[in-house]
Amino acid sequence: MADADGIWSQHGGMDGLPPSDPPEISFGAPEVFQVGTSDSPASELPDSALGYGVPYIPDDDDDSQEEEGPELSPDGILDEETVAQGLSNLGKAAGGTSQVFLHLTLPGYNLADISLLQDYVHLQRLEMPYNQITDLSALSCMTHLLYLDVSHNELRDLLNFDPPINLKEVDYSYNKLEAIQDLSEHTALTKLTLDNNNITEITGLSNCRQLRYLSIAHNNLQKISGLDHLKIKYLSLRGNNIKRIENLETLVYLQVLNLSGNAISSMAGLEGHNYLESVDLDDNEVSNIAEVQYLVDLRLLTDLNLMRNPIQGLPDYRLSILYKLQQLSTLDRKRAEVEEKVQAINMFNPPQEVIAAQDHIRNVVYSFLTASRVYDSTLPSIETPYPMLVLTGPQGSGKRDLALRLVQDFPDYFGYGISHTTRPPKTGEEDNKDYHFVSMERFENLIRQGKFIQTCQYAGHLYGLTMDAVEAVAKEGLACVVHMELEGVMTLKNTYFEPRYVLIIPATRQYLAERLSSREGIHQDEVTYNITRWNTYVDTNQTSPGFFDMAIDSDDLGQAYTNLRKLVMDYLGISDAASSETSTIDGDSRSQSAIEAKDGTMTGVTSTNSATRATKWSKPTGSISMDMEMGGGAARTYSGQHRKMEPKKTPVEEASYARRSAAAKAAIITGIVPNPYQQLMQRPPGTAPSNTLDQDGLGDHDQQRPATAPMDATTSFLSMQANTSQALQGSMDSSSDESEESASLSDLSSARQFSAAGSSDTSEQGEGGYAERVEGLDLAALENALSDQGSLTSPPAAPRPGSAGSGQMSLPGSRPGSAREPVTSRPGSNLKPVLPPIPSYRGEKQDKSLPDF
Ligand SMILES: Nc1ncnc2c1ncn2[C@@H]1O[C@H](COP(=O)(O)OP(=O)(O)OP(=O)(O)O)[C@@H](O)[C@H]1O
Repeated sequence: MADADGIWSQHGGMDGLPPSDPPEISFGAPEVFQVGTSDSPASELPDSALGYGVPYIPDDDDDSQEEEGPELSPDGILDEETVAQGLSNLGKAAGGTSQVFLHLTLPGYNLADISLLQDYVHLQRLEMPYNQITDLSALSCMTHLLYLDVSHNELRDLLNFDPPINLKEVDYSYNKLEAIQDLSEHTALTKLTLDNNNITEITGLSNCRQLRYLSIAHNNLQKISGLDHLKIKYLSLRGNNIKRIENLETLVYLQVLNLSGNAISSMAGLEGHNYLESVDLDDNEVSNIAEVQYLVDLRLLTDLNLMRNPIQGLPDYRLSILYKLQQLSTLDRKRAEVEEKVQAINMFNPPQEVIAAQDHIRNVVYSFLTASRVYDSTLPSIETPYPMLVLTGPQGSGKRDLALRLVQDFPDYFGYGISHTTRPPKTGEEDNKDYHFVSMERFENLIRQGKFIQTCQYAGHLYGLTMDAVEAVAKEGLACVVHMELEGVMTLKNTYFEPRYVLIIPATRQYLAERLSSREGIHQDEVTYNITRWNTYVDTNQTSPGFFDMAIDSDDLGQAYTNLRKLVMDYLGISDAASSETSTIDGDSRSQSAIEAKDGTMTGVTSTNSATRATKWSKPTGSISMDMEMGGGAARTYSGQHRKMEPKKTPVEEASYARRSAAAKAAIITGIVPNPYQQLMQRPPGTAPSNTLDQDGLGDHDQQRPATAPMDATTSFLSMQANTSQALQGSMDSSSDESEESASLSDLSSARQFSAAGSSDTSEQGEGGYAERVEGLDLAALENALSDQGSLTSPPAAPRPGSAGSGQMSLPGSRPGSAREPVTSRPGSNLKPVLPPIPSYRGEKQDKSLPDF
């Protein structure tokens, strides 16, 4: 079969057998030599014996060799029989005229002398791991050798034989190398494994231009060097004593880098390796999360291992890394899940929507933890109990001025919603008028007491709108006008409030910059910051059509107010000479055009909102019923105002109204509609003090108001369905922080209290109950009085959810656009308003502070 050169006669004969003592080779069975069969001796070796790192350790229990025959090469000198066992892969010789064995595998024979191999010139693959070889000069004849594995031997020199010109892969791991000899002549070398030697410096590789894989793991390297301009893709230097990642700048093709088990503390040096896919720094000394900066721009990096580094002990380590390196699919050998990345983003740079949702959740949860309270102004509708107009825009856009001006102009319609803030008052600002100026501690207390419906941080200060601030306006039958930043709007959009949002924004950044710069004491950084905010508003308007109900150009505040006023009047259905000419959206359209004209980037404002304007703001003029005119939503929003426009009620009527209100609340809350008699037998509710604002505008805590709902219905809701509507939030007012805080901690006890009260007969409710059994009213007298007043178009039968309203108030469940009795005139045209006077300070304040438009 094979001759001394490993040549297989083309005639299939046995001529040319090795000269000395040719063994009776049993591998002569024809099928053994079929090229490509898996029956070759090599295929019976474990994979580890074929190289790639994992050492082949002969199994002591494996005595198959002994069973198969006499010991091969017993004295460490390679003999023909051993060679014959290891030959495989019959193929054409390089000359193409003869068949030769291309592979020889001789693992674990304790070979020390392999000089016999000098005649096997055709071998292309030679594997001799786990021997005692010290000299490879016999391989000089193997000019066709492509693959050489001499791992686990006693070699001290690397490739110290005449180089086979095509040698591609070499494994010298687990030898005794102390240096890398010059491999300049091995120009075809693509893979070199030198693990577990005693190499102290990387040398001799500079001409290995084809080298793609280099592993010098577990040596004595102190630094990375000698690799310049190599086109290495895989580099492993693990288990050395390297302290810095250096001299890798020119390895631009690097894809996999294993530097585990070194003493590296910084990842500097990895930047710029744009092809890097995997970095293993396991068991190093990286301790600073900022080191990740060197990897941020490596867009192909999907696998990072920082296990056993001090950095792993940092709080939120994993999320920090995943936040900064969102391209990773594996971190520390653990798959980086999408959920983790989302969590990381929400933790370190939450989108506005997430901040708003978190703010909303916090406010709601804290409000649940306080004893519940029913607000009078929840009456009109459970869906939109508080009519509200929100002016939003970047700081300096003029929204506060416009809000104040609106309140001054429409005192019968609008009240100013006073926010809380932790920022100190500016010159001319007054506490409880411009803001409720509170300390950080107080603000946080209010948060914990569930007072806020919305909070946000802006320019280092906290701002927030309390339920009481809205309530203070709403209980006067007015719509609340507030101004706030975009973050506040985001939170409000999560609540059950359905305000109208008007974006007040200068058409150009320059205008905003000039306006802010002209303010006293403003820092340039603030101006710059607000310019970026301008972009945020514009982007929001462009990317979220309908997010704002309207946008008004505030380059010219006077014109802006004119437009806003027209808009509001049109919306409210109020006509006057000034408004008639711009009955719908024309005025605003002009301002939008101005925005477009001044800055091309603002086109989104116009296009986005034009549709919104048409659907939400345009109201037909004429004698259309209120419901129809307001398109449902408007009716809901301004139902409080609508209610206030009714004629003055008699005391009897007030009593009836209050009872029906209570019943309506109960019906909204519980879905149970008490029968008319039961309703009429309830005691009329006490009247809330007209102004219950305390220092913080949170109501007069000393004056507890009885709830207006009958206890038997309301309390069951409070204990059971507190989460159905934040409209029913809040505590029975407490008189101090302490009592408010203790109330917030006593949700369970208060729930029990409500529950207990609710389960008992109302007549037995004493202290702590919110309704007492009182003498009933004269039903007949009441009905007469009501019909005389004509304030009700139908008898005060039991208010049923969804039933048609009277026009005086919305019955629970009656939805906008449902079959209500139409009101045939505009509010205010034939009715006598009974609005409380606008607090004097507003007028004074505005007179003083409003700019001369
Ligand atoms: N409750 C709130 N939620 C969110 N933002 C608020 C709230 N109250 C006020 N803001 C906004 O915070 C920003 C800073 O308010 P501040 O009163 O400190 O500045 P300003 O210069 O008076 O603002 P502007 O000139 O726009 O009225 C303003 O844009 C304001 O509208």
